[in-house]
Amino acid sequence: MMNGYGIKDGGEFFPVSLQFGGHKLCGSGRFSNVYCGQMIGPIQKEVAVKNVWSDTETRHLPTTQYPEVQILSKVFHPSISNLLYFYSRNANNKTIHCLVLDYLPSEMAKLRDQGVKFDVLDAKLYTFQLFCAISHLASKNIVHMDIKPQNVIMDRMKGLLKLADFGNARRLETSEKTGGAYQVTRFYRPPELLFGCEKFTSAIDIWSATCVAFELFANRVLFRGKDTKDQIMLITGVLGYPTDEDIKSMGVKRPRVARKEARGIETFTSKMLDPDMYEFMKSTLKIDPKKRKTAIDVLKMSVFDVIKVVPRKKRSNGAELPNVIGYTEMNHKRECVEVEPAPAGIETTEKAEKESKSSSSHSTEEETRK
Ligand SMILES: Nc1ncnc2c1ncn2[C@@H]1O[C@H](COP(=O)(O)OP(=O)(O)OP(=O)(O)O)[C@@H](O)[C@H]1O
Repeated sequence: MMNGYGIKDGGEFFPVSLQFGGHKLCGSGRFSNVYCGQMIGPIQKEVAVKNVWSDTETRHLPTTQYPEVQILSKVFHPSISNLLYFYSRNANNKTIHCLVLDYLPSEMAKLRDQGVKFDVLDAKLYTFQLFCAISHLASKNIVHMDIKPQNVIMDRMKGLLKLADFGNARRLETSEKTGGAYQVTRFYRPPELLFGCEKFTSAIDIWSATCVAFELFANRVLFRGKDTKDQIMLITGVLGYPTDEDIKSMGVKRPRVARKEARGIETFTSKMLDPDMYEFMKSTLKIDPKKRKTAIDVLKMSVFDVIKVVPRKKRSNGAELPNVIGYTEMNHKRECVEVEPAPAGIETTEKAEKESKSSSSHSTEEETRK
């Protein structure tokens, strides 16, 4: 048993006792280890527990104030790896923030590395869910800022996808001038950030998600730049050198790269894709972020008609397509019912830390990895 917090539908936290069964390491990032296992109380569910050790900026923050917890407490959607509970513990005098998240068994990047290919129906199904997630984030004024195959988790049997890792996510109101050029992993970084724009908008996620969608359809990275300059060259080679209007709209200096004519996305992609897919990519891969279709409009495009037909189509594994139409609804209620608060006296995260320190069975691998 350990003391932590749950999240009410309005985003407020409430104290709760948490209980877990066995777990195993199922992924790791630069500052985290992610364990998957069974939660026993207050709900029974397979979950992922992301253990994050703080950087200098967040070292003094209690877990309730940790940015990823703050952002995730404001969202809840079936296509997002939702934060269900959280707690903290101490290791080597460092606070470890522990985020209990919705779990799915596969990561898109790992599947790609294993040579898994998706058929057109599945590629559309997963792309639809990815854009549902972005649409929900946009409705909450949140930008994910790091959409890439490593942050997309899947259940291939059920045909489900969830967007994970909100460690770089930002609220739009607080996103002024924070040095955007190196945000978002290079292959998925949109032109405005490559050109030095520091203002975040939801259009950043639209670009990155389109690059991920292309990988689902074509099974290769769309723009695999060797460095920032090469990334720009690849993009301008397809979409052309930015027009004066594009430059003004992005609020950036005129890029000092070779001027190229637009070659067009069809000639760039070696394999012919579904014609509707090109239609979709042409509407989202625009240099000017203001001209990119929004997620809510993308979801209405004909490319997704096939997953909306009734009776629902069968996937290649024989299973019926999951019913994802309701995912366009943005106000999903947290399943997490309020439960009896934990025994008296959980006033602070520090107390939860102390108690969980003695009872936690989690590996302390992260302490030695850094
Ligand atoms: N909810 C989840 N369900 C299953 N696996 C997950 C989940 N969340 C994360 N993972 C796995 O753990 C890995 C690391 O998680 P995550 O990307 O959140 O960590 P990070 O430290 O923020 O990473 P980064 O180094 O990119 O900043 C993911 O790539 C994924 O394989």
